[in-house]
Amino acid sequence: MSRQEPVWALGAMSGTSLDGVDAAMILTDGRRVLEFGETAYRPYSDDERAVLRAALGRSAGAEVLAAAEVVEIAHAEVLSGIKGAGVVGFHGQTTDHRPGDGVTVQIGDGQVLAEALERTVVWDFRSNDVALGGQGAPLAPFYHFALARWAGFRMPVAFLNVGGVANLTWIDPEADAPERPGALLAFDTGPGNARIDDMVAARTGARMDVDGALAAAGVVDGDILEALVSGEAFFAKVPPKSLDRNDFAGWAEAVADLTVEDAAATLAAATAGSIARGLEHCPRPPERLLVTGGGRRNPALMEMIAALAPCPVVPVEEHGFDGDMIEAQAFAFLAMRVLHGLPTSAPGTTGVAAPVGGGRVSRPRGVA
Ligand SMILES: Nc1ncnc2c1ncn2[C@@H]1O[C@H](COP(=O)(O)OP(=O)(O)OP(=O)(O)O)[C@@H](O)[C@H]1O
Ligand SMILES: CC(=O)N[C@H]1[C@@H]2OC[C@@H](O2)[C@@H](O)[C@@H]1O[C@H](C)C(=O)O
Repeated sequence: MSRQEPVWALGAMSGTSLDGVDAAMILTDGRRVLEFGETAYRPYSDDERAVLRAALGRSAGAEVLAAAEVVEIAHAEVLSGIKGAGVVGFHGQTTDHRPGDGVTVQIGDGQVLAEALERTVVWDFRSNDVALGGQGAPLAPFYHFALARWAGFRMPVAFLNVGGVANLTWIDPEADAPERPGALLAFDTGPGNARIDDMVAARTGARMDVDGALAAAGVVDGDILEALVSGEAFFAKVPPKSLDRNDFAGWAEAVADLTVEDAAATLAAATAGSIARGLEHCPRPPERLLVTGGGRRNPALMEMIAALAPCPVVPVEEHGFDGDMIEAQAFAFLAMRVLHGLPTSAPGTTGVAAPVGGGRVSRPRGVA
Protein backbone atom coordinates (compact mmCIF):
# COMPACT_ATOMS: atom_id res chain seq x y z
CA MET A 1 0.00 0.00 0.00
CA SER A 2 1.57 3.29 -1.03
CA ARG A 3 1.26 6.10 1.50
CA GLN A 4 -1.08 8.19 -0.61
CA GLU A 5 -3.19 5.53 -2.26
CA PRO A 6 -6.84 5.53 -1.14
CA VAL A 7 -8.17 2.13 -0.09
CA TRP A 8 -11.54 0.83 1.04
CA ALA A 9 -11.45 0.74 4.83
CA LEU A 10 -14.13 -0.80 7.02
CA GLY A 11 -15.03 0.63 10.41
CA ALA A 12 -17.18 -0.67 13.25
CA MET A 13 -18.64 1.02 16.30
CA SER A 14 -20.51 -0.38 19.27
CA GLY A 15 -21.79 2.79 20.91
CA THR A 16 -22.76 3.74 24.44
CA SER A 17 -26.46 3.14 23.71
CA LEU A 18 -25.70 -0.62 23.57
CA ASP A 19 -28.14 -0.98 20.69
CA GLY A 20 -25.87 -2.84 18.29
CA VAL A 21 -22.86 -2.72 15.99
CA ASP A 22 -22.71 -0.25 13.08
CA ALA A 23 -20.33 -1.07 10.24
CA ALA A 24 -19.41 1.06 7.24
CA MET A 25 -16.89 1.21 4.40
CA ILE A 26 -15.24 4.37 3.09
CA LEU A 27 -12.66 4.97 0.41
CA THR A 28 -9.92 6.98 2.11
CA ASP A 29 -6.23 7.72 2.26
CA GLY A 30 -6.53 8.76 5.93
CA ARG A 31 -6.60 12.44 4.99
CA ARG A 32 -9.59 12.71 2.71
CA VAL A 33 -12.73 10.69 2.26
CA LEU A 34 -13.37 10.00 -1.41
CA GLU A 35 -16.42 7.74 -1.40
CA PHE A 36 -18.92 6.21 0.98
CA GLY A 37 -19.52 2.46 0.64
CA GLU A 38 -21.53 -0.42 2.00
CA THR A 39 -23.02 -0.27 5.50
CA ALA A 40 -24.49 -2.87 7.86
CA TYR A 41 -26.03 -3.03 11.30
CA ARG A 42 -26.18 -5.94 13.70
CA PRO A 43 -28.43 -5.33 16.74
CA TYR A 44 -27.62 -6.95 20.07
CA SER A 45 -30.27 -9.36 21.37
CA ASP A 46 -31.81 -8.58 24.77
CA ASP A 47 -29.69 -11.34 26.32
CA GLU A 48 -26.51 -9.96 24.77
CA ARG A 49 -27.41 -6.45 25.91
CA ALA A 50 -27.83 -7.70 29.48
CA VAL A 51 -24.33 -9.22 29.35
CA LEU A 52 -22.93 -5.91 28.07
CA ARG A 53 -24.76 -3.91 30.73
CA ALA A 54 -23.30 -6.10 33.46
CA ALA A 55 -19.82 -5.08 32.31
CA LEU A 56 -20.44 -1.31 32.42
CA GLY A 57 -18.26 0.45 34.96
CA ARG A 58 -15.80 -2.47 35.00
CA SER A 59 -12.39 -2.86 33.43
CA ALA A 60 -11.71 -6.54 34.24
CA GLY A 61 -13.27 -9.70 35.61
CA ALA A 62 -15.75 -12.37 34.54
CA GLU A 63 -18.42 -9.87 33.44
CA VAL A 64 -15.94 -8.11 31.18
CA LEU A 65 -14.70 -11.37 29.65
CA ALA A 66 -18.27 -12.49 28.90
CA ALA A 67 -19.11 -9.11 27.39
CA ALA A 68 -15.93 -9.09 25.29
CA GLU A 69 -16.97 -12.40 23.76
CA VAL A 70 -20.38 -10.96 22.85
CA VAL A 71 -18.66 -7.97 21.24
CA GLU A 72 -16.21 -10.15 19.27
CA ILE A 73 -18.92 -12.51 18.00
CA ALA A 74 -21.28 -9.70 16.97
CA HIS A 75 -18.48 -7.86 15.14
CA ALA A 76 -17.23 -11.00 13.39
CA GLU A 77 -20.78 -11.69 12.19
CA VAL A 78 -21.49 -8.27 10.76
CA LEU A 79 -18.01 -7.53 9.40
CA SER A 80 -17.60 -10.87 7.65
CA GLY A 81 -20.60 -9.95 5.49
CA ILE A 82 -18.78 -6.95 3.97
CA LYS A 83 -16.15 -7.83 1.39
CA GLY A 84 -13.28 -5.92 -0.10
CA ALA A 85 -11.84 -4.00 2.84
CA GLY A 86 -8.09 -3.37 3.02
CA VAL A 87 -8.19 -2.74 6.75
CA VAL A 88 -10.71 -2.87 9.59
CA GLY A 89 -11.01 -0.19 12.29
CA PHE A 90 -12.52 -1.75 15.40
CA HIS A 91 -13.61 0.57 18.21
CA GLY A 92 -15.06 -2.08 20.53
CA GLN A 93 -17.42 -1.33 23.41
CA THR A 94 -16.48 1.17 26.09
CA THR A 95 -17.20 -0.24 29.55
CA ASP A 96 -15.20 2.14 31.71
CA HIS A 97 -13.98 5.65 30.88
CA ARG A 98 -12.22 7.62 33.63
CA PRO A 99 -9.44 9.49 31.83
CA GLY A 100 -8.59 11.45 34.99
CA ASP A 101 -7.54 8.14 36.55
CA GLY A 102 -5.74 7.05 33.38
CA VAL A 103 -8.48 4.52 32.58
CA THR A 104 -10.34 3.94 29.33
CA VAL A 105 -11.48 0.44 28.44
CA GLN A 106 -12.88 -0.69 25.10
CA ILE A 107 -13.62 -4.39 25.19
CA GLY A 108 -13.20 -6.85 22.34
CA ASP A 109 -9.81 -8.20 21.30
CA GLY A 110 -8.59 -7.00 17.91
CA GLN A 111 -6.36 -10.05 17.47
CA VAL A 112 -9.37 -12.36 17.87
CA LEU A 113 -11.19 -10.33 15.21
CA ALA A 114 -8.16 -10.32 12.89
CA GLU A 115 -8.11 -14.14 13.02
CA ALA A 116 -11.87 -14.43 12.54
CA LEU A 117 -11.92 -12.04 9.56
CA GLU A 118 -8.46 -12.88 8.18
CA ARG A 119 -7.87 -9.14 7.85
CA THR A 120 -5.68 -6.50 9.44
CA VAL A 121 -7.51 -4.93 12.37
CA VAL A 122 -6.64 -1.60 14.00
CA TRP A 123 -8.05 -1.22 17.52
CA ASP A 124 -7.50 0.24 21.01
CA PHE A 125 -7.66 3.78 19.64
CA ARG A 126 -8.04 5.63 22.94
CA SER A 127 -5.38 4.25 25.34
CA ASN A 128 -2.37 6.12 24.02
CA ASP A 129 -4.10 9.49 24.20
CA VAL A 130 -5.17 8.82 27.81
CA ALA A 131 -1.68 7.58 28.73
CA LEU A 132 -0.33 10.90 27.43
CA GLY A 133 -2.76 12.91 29.54
CA GLY A 134 -5.60 13.36 27.01
CA GLN A 135 -9.29 12.59 27.49
CA GLY A 136 -9.12 9.72 24.95
CA ALA A 137 -12.39 11.06 23.51
CA PRO A 138 -13.97 12.25 21.36
CA LEU A 139 -12.03 10.75 18.43
CA ALA A 140 -14.53 11.27 15.60
CA PRO A 141 -13.53 14.98 15.20
CA PHE A 142 -10.63 14.29 12.78
CA TYR A 143 -13.17 12.50 10.58
CA HIS A 144 -15.69 15.35 10.99
CA PHE A 145 -12.98 17.66 9.66
CA ALA A 146 -12.62 15.46 6.55
CA LEU A 147 -16.42 15.45 6.10
CA ALA A 148 -16.59 19.24 6.33
CA ARG A 149 -13.97 19.40 3.57
CA TRP A 150 -15.87 16.82 1.51
CA ALA A 151 -19.02 18.95 1.77
CA GLY A 152 -17.07 22.04 0.71
CA PHE A 153 -17.86 24.19 3.76
CA ARG A 154 -15.93 27.44 3.91
CA MET A 155 -17.38 28.74 7.18
CA PRO A 156 -17.19 27.31 10.70
CA VAL A 157 -19.68 24.50 11.18
CA ALA A 158 -20.21 22.03 14.00
CA PHE A 159 -21.15 18.37 14.12
CA LEU A 160 -23.30 17.32 17.04
CA ASN A 161 -23.50 13.59 17.73
CA VAL A 162 -26.45 12.72 19.94
CA GLY A 163 -25.78 9.12 20.92
CA GLY A 164 -25.90 7.79 24.48
CA VAL A 165 -23.53 10.65 25.30
CA ALA A 166 -23.55 13.82 23.15
CA ASN A 167 -20.42 15.31 21.65
CA LEU A 168 -19.74 18.45 19.65
CA THR A 169 -17.03 19.18 17.06
CA TRP A 170 -16.49 22.80 15.99
CA ILE A 171 -14.55 23.01 12.73
CA ASP A 172 -12.69 25.70 10.87
CA PRO A 173 -12.63 24.03 7.44
CA GLU A 174 -10.13 26.57 6.12
CA ALA A 175 -7.39 25.03 8.30
CA ASP A 176 -5.06 22.85 6.24
CA ALA A 177 -5.12 19.82 8.57
CA PRO A 178 -7.17 18.70 11.60
CA GLU A 179 -4.18 18.71 13.93
CA ARG A 180 -3.39 22.39 13.28
CA PRO A 181 -4.04 24.71 16.25
CA GLY A 182 -7.48 26.27 15.86
CA ALA A 183 -8.76 23.74 13.31
CA LEU A 184 -10.98 21.87 15.78
CA LEU A 185 -12.53 22.21 19.18
CA ALA A 186 -14.30 19.05 20.32
CA PHE A 187 -15.70 17.70 23.56
CA ASP A 188 -18.56 15.77 25.12
CA THR A 189 -21.39 18.18 25.97
CA GLY A 190 -23.29 15.96 28.40
CA PRO A 191 -25.83 13.17 28.21
CA GLY A 192 -27.37 12.47 24.81
CA ASN A 193 -30.11 9.84 24.91
CA ALA A 194 -28.79 7.64 27.73
CA ARG A 195 -30.65 9.38 30.56
CA ILE A 196 -33.90 9.37 28.53
CA ASP A 197 -33.44 5.71 27.47
CA ASP A 198 -32.78 4.52 31.02
CA MET A 199 -35.73 6.43 32.51
CA VAL A 200 -38.11 5.15 29.81
CA ALA A 201 -36.81 1.59 30.20
CA ALA A 202 -37.19 1.65 33.99
CA ARG A 203 -40.74 2.97 33.83
CA THR A 204 -42.22 1.41 30.69
CA GLY A 205 -39.90 -1.40 29.61
CA ALA A 206 -39.43 0.27 26.18
CA ARG A 207 -35.85 0.90 25.05
CA MET A 208 -36.31 4.55 24.10
CA ASP A 209 -38.80 7.41 23.75
CA VAL A 210 -39.69 6.38 20.20
CA ASP A 211 -39.91 9.43 17.93
CA GLY A 212 -39.97 11.61 21.05
CA ALA A 213 -43.69 10.83 21.55
CA LEU A 214 -43.49 10.92 25.34
CA ALA A 215 -41.49 14.16 25.42
CA ALA A 216 -43.90 15.77 22.94
CA ALA A 217 -46.84 14.88 25.20
CA GLY A 218 -45.13 16.13 28.36
CA VAL A 219 -44.45 19.49 29.95
CA VAL A 220 -40.94 20.58 30.94
CA ASP A 221 -40.54 21.20 34.66
CA GLY A 222 -38.66 24.51 34.64
CA ASP A 223 -37.31 24.27 38.19
CA ILE A 224 -35.90 20.79 37.71
CA LEU A 225 -34.49 21.78 34.31
CA GLU A 226 -32.75 24.78 35.85
CA ALA A 227 -31.28 22.60 38.60
CA LEU A 228 -30.02 20.00 36.11
CA VAL A 229 -28.43 22.38 33.63
CA SER A 230 -27.15 25.11 35.95
CA GLY A 231 -26.17 22.87 38.83
CA GLU A 232 -23.53 20.82 37.08
CA ALA A 233 -19.96 22.12 37.11
CA PHE A 234 -19.21 19.96 34.06
CA PHE A 235 -21.13 22.24 31.68
CA ALA A 236 -19.19 25.34 32.71
CA LYS A 237 -15.86 23.53 32.48
CA VAL A 238 -13.73 24.78 29.60
CA PRO A 239 -13.02 21.91 27.14
CA PRO A 240 -11.41 19.40 26.72
CA LYS A 241 -13.75 17.14 28.61
CA SER A 242 -15.32 13.73 28.11
CA LEU A 243 -17.87 11.53 29.85
CA ASP A 244 -18.73 7.96 30.69
CA ARG A 245 -22.16 6.62 29.70
CA ASN A 246 -23.40 6.51 33.26
CA ASP A 247 -22.28 9.98 34.26
CA PHE A 248 -25.29 12.05 35.29
CA ALA A 249 -27.19 8.92 36.36
CA GLY A 250 -28.57 11.10 39.18
CA TRP A 251 -30.85 12.83 36.65
CA ALA A 252 -33.24 9.86 37.05
CA GLU A 253 -33.87 10.79 40.69
CA ALA A 254 -34.43 14.44 39.83
CA VAL A 255 -37.39 13.53 37.60
CA ALA A 256 -38.65 10.57 39.67
CA ASP A 257 -41.80 12.36 40.85
CA LEU A 258 -42.82 13.53 37.37
CA THR A 259 -45.09 11.58 35.01
CA VAL A 260 -43.18 9.61 32.38
CA GLU A 261 -44.19 12.19 29.75
CA ASP A 262 -43.05 15.17 31.83
CA ALA A 263 -39.88 13.31 32.81
CA ALA A 264 -39.09 12.60 29.13
CA ALA A 265 -39.73 16.26 28.22
CA THR A 266 -37.59 17.52 31.12
CA LEU A 267 -34.69 15.16 30.39
CA ALA A 268 -34.80 16.08 26.69
CA ALA A 269 -34.76 19.76 27.65
CA ALA A 270 -31.80 19.13 29.95
CA THR A 271 -29.91 17.42 27.11
CA ALA A 272 -30.73 20.35 24.81
CA GLY A 273 -29.75 22.85 27.52
CA SER A 274 -26.40 21.14 28.08
CA ILE A 275 -25.74 21.20 24.33
CA ALA A 276 -26.52 24.95 24.28
CA ARG A 277 -24.02 25.45 27.09
CA GLY A 278 -21.52 23.48 25.04
CA LEU A 279 -22.06 25.74 22.04
CA GLU A 280 -21.02 28.70 24.20
CA HIS A 281 -17.53 27.20 24.39
CA CYS A 282 -17.03 27.40 20.60
CA PRO A 283 -14.39 29.93 19.46
CA ARG A 284 -17.07 31.51 17.23
CA PRO A 285 -20.70 30.45 16.81
CA PRO A 286 -20.91 27.81 14.07
CA GLU A 287 -22.94 28.80 11.04
CA ARG A 288 -24.64 25.41 10.92
CA LEU A 289 -25.13 22.58 13.40
CA LEU A 290 -25.12 19.18 11.68
CA VAL A 291 -26.78 16.59 13.88
CA THR A 292 -25.81 12.94 13.72
CA GLY A 293 -26.59 9.92 15.94
CA GLY A 294 -29.90 8.44 17.04
CA GLY A 295 -31.06 11.58 18.84
CA ARG A 296 -31.77 13.26 15.49
CA ARG A 297 -34.75 10.89 15.27
CA ASN A 298 -36.35 12.48 18.35
CA PRO A 299 -38.22 15.52 16.95
CA ALA A 300 -39.04 16.89 20.41
CA LEU A 301 -35.34 16.91 21.25
CA MET A 302 -34.38 18.37 17.84
CA GLU A 303 -36.87 21.23 18.31
CA MET A 304 -35.47 22.00 21.75
CA ILE A 305 -31.91 22.07 20.39
CA ALA A 306 -32.96 24.29 17.47
CA ALA A 307 -34.69 26.71 19.84
CA LEU A 308 -31.44 27.27 21.75
CA ALA A 309 -28.81 27.10 18.99
CA PRO A 310 -27.28 30.25 17.44
CA CYS A 311 -27.56 28.82 13.90
CA PRO A 312 -29.67 26.49 11.73
CA VAL A 313 -29.82 22.91 13.08
CA VAL A 314 -30.10 20.18 10.45
CA PRO A 315 -29.70 16.41 10.33
CA VAL A 316 -26.47 15.47 8.57
CA GLU A 317 -28.49 13.85 5.77
CA GLU A 318 -29.10 17.37 4.47
CA HIS A 319 -25.44 17.46 3.47
CA GLY A 320 -25.26 13.96 2.03
CA PHE A 321 -24.06 12.02 5.09
CA ASP A 322 -25.53 8.96 6.81
CA GLY A 323 -26.17 9.91 10.43
CA ASP A 324 -26.33 6.31 11.57
CA MET A 325 -22.89 5.52 10.20
CA ILE A 326 -20.59 8.48 10.81
CA GLU A 327 -19.00 6.92 13.89
CA ALA A 328 -18.38 3.58 12.15
CA GLN A 329 -16.92 5.46 9.18
CA ALA A 330 -14.79 7.50 11.59
CA PHE A 331 -13.03 4.37 12.84
CA ALA A 332 -12.37 3.25 9.26
CA PHE A 333 -10.77 6.66 8.66
CA LEU A 334 -8.80 6.55 11.92
CA ALA A 335 -7.56 3.03 11.12
CA MET A 336 -6.03 4.38 7.91
CA ARG A 337 -4.45 7.24 9.82
CA VAL A 338 -2.93 4.78 12.29
CA LEU A 339 -1.48 2.69 9.43
CA HIS A 340 -0.02 5.85 7.89
CA GLY A 341 1.43 7.09 11.19
CA LEU A 342 -0.82 10.17 11.24
CA PRO A 343 -2.18 11.72 14.45
CA THR A 344 -5.74 10.88 15.52
CA SER A 345 -6.17 13.45 18.29
CA ALA A 346 -4.84 16.89 19.19
CA PRO A 347 -4.98 19.47 21.98
CA GLY A 348 -8.25 20.83 20.54
CA THR A 349 -9.99 17.45 20.53
CA THR A 350 -8.85 15.52 23.60
CA GLY A 351 -6.63 18.02 25.41
CA VAL A 352 -3.55 15.90 24.82
CA ALA A 353 -0.41 18.06 24.94
CA ALA A 354 0.49 17.61 21.25
CA PRO A 355 -1.07 15.80 18.27
CA VAL A 356 -0.75 12.04 18.79
CA GLY A 357 -1.66 8.78 17.13
CA GLY A 358 -2.48 5.53 18.81
CA GLY A 359 -4.14 2.24 18.07
CA ARG A 360 -2.81 -1.27 17.96
CA VAL A 361 -2.45 -3.19 14.70
CA SER A 362 -3.29 -6.91 14.68
CA ARG A 363 -2.69 -9.10 11.67
CA PRO A 364 -3.97 -12.64 11.21
CA ARG A 365 -1.26 -15.23 11.83
CA GLY A 366 0.70 -16.08 8.74
CA VAL A 367 0.27 -12.61 7.18
CA ALA A 368 3.34 -10.36 7.15
N1 LIG B 1 -36.87 6.78 16.43
C1 LIG B 1 -36.22 7.22 17.51
N2 LIG B 1 -36.84 8.03 18.39
C2 LIG B 1 -36.23 8.50 19.49
N3 LIG B 1 -34.96 8.18 19.82
C3 LIG B 1 -34.28 7.39 18.97
C4 LIG B 1 -34.85 6.87 17.78
N4 LIG B 1 -33.92 6.11 17.14
C5 LIG B 1 -32.81 6.15 17.91
N5 LIG B 1 -33.03 6.91 19.01
C6 LIG B 1 -32.10 7.16 20.12
O1 LIG B 1 -30.78 7.02 19.66
C7 LIG B 1 -30.07 6.07 20.46
C8 LIG B 1 -29.04 5.37 19.63
O2 LIG B 1 -28.19 6.37 19.12
P1 LIG B 1 -26.77 6.03 18.54
O3 LIG B 1 -26.83 4.75 17.81
O4 LIG B 1 -26.31 7.26 17.85
O5 LIG B 1 -25.96 5.84 19.89
P2 LIG B 1 -24.53 5.22 20.13
O6 LIG B 1 -23.72 5.31 18.89
O7 LIG B 1 -24.73 3.89 20.75
O8 LIG B 1 -23.97 6.20 21.25
P3 LIG B 1 -22.57 7.00 21.33
O9 LIG B 1 -22.52 7.92 20.16
O10 LIG B 1 -22.72 7.73 22.64
O11 LIG B 1 -21.51 5.96 21.37
C9 LIG B 1 -31.15 5.15 21.03
O12 LIG B 1 -30.73 4.56 22.22
C10 LIG B 1 -32.29 6.14 21.22
O13 LIG B 1 -32.18 6.81 22.43
C1 LIG C 1 -15.13 6.81 25.84
C2 LIG C 1 -16.11 6.67 24.74
O1 LIG C 1 -16.33 5.59 24.21
N1 LIG C 1 -16.73 7.79 24.36
C3 LIG C 1 -17.69 7.84 23.27
C4 LIG C 1 -19.07 8.15 23.82
O2 LIG C 1 -20.05 8.20 22.78
C5 LIG C 1 -20.15 9.56 22.33
C6 LIG C 1 -19.11 10.28 23.13
O3 LIG C 1 -19.08 9.48 24.33
C7 LIG C 1 -17.70 10.23 22.49
O4 LIG C 1 -16.80 10.83 23.38
C8 LIG C 1 -17.20 8.81 22.24
O5 LIG C 1 -17.50 8.28 20.99
C9 LIG C 1 -17.28 8.90 19.75
C10 LIG C 1 -17.36 7.90 18.66
C11 LIG C 1 -15.94 9.62 19.62
O6 LIG C 1 -14.93 9.19 20.17
O7 LIG C 1 -15.90 10.61 18.87
